[in-house]
Amino acid sequence: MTDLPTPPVPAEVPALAVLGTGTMGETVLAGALASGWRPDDVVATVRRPERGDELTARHGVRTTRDNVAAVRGAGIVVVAVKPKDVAALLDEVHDALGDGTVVVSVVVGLPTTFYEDRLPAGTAVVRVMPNTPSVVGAGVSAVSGGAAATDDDVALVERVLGATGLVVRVAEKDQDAVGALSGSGPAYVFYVIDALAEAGVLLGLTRATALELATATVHGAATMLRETGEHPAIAREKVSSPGGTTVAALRRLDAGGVRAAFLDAAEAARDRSVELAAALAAGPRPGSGDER
Ligand SMILES: NC(=O)C1=CN([C@@H]2O[C@H](COP(=O)(O)OP(=O)(O)OC[C@H]3O[C@@H](n4cnc5c(N)ncnc54)[C@H](OP(=O)(O)O)[C@@H]3O)[C@@H](O)[C@H]2O)C=CC1
Ligand SMILES: O=C(O)[C@@H]1CCC=N1
Repeated sequence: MTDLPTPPVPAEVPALAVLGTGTMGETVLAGALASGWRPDDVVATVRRPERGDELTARHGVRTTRDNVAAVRGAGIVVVAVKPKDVAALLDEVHDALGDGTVVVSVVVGLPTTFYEDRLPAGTAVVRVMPNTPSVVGAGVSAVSGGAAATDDDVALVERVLGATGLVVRVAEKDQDAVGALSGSGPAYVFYVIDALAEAGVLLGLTRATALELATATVHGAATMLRETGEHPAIAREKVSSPGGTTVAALRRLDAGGVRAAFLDAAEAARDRSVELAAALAAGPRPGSGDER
C-alpha cells in the first residue's frame, strides 16, 4: 500500500469507526489518517484477527472484531462490508449508535433509505462511491446525503475523503451510474492496460517492457486530459496522422465494437447495482447470487 500525503495539523475531529476493513475500508481509513485523523481517533473492525494485526502494523489504528464496541463513541461510522452483509451489521450496531453519529456507506447499490429504514429515526446517512486509486491519493469519490444528513454532515465526510483524490457531490439518483463509471472504472482501465501489454508481447516486447509502456501511456494520456482540459476526441485526432498508423489501429477498435462494449459494460454494472439493492431490500434469495 502506497503512503498518502502527510496529514495537515489535526484539528478536533469526531472519532471514526470503519466497519469491515477490507480493500475499501482500508482505503477510507488511510484517507482519514492522511486528512488529519490520528490513529487514536480511528478504530477498524475485522472478521479475522490476522487482518487486524496487518492494519495495526500498517496504520497504527486499533482493530477489533466487535462492531458494537467500535461504534460506541464514534462520531462517524463507515460501513464498508459487502452488500449482502449490511443488513445484519446494521441490526448489530443499531442500539449502540450515538445521537448525531454520521453513518457513511461506501456500499454499491444500497440507497440511503436502506440504512434509514434500519437505523434509529433521524440517523444521518451519507452515501459515497469511492474507487481504489484513492489509496494513492488519485481516487474519485461521489458523495450524496440522505434525508437527515445536513450540509455539515456531508462536508465532514468530504473532509474524511479529502486526501484520497477528487471528491464530488452528486444527486443520489446518479449513484448507480457513478458506481458503474468511476467505482468499477479502475477495473476497466486495468483490463485495458493488461490488454495493451499483451499486445506489446504479441509484437515481441518483453512482458516487463510492455507493461511499463502500457501503464505509463494510460497514466500520461489521463494526466494530459486532466491538465489541458482537451476533449479526448480532439486529443485522439492529434495522434492520428492522415494515412498513418494510428488511424489504421483505431479502425480495428471500431470494427471490434470496443466503444459499444464499454457502453454495454457500464450499463451492466449499473443494472447489477440496481438489482442488488432491490434483491437485498426484499431479502436475499439463497443461490440467486444476491448474497454476493
Ligand atoms: N473494491 C472496490 O473497488 C469498491 C468497493 N466498494 C464497496 O465497498 C464495500 C467493500 O468492498 P471491498 O472492500 O472490495 O470488499 P472486501 O471483501 O475487501 O472487504 C469487506 C471486509 O469486510 C469484512 N467483514 C465482513 N463482514 C463483517 C462484519 N460483520 N464485521 C466486520 N468485518 C466484516 C470482511 O472480512 P473477511 O475478509 O474476513 O470476510 C472484509 O475484510 C462493498 O460494499 C463494495 O460495494 C465501493 C467502491 C469500490
Ligand atoms: O464490484 C463491485 O461490486 C464493487 C463496487 C464498485 C467497485 N467494486
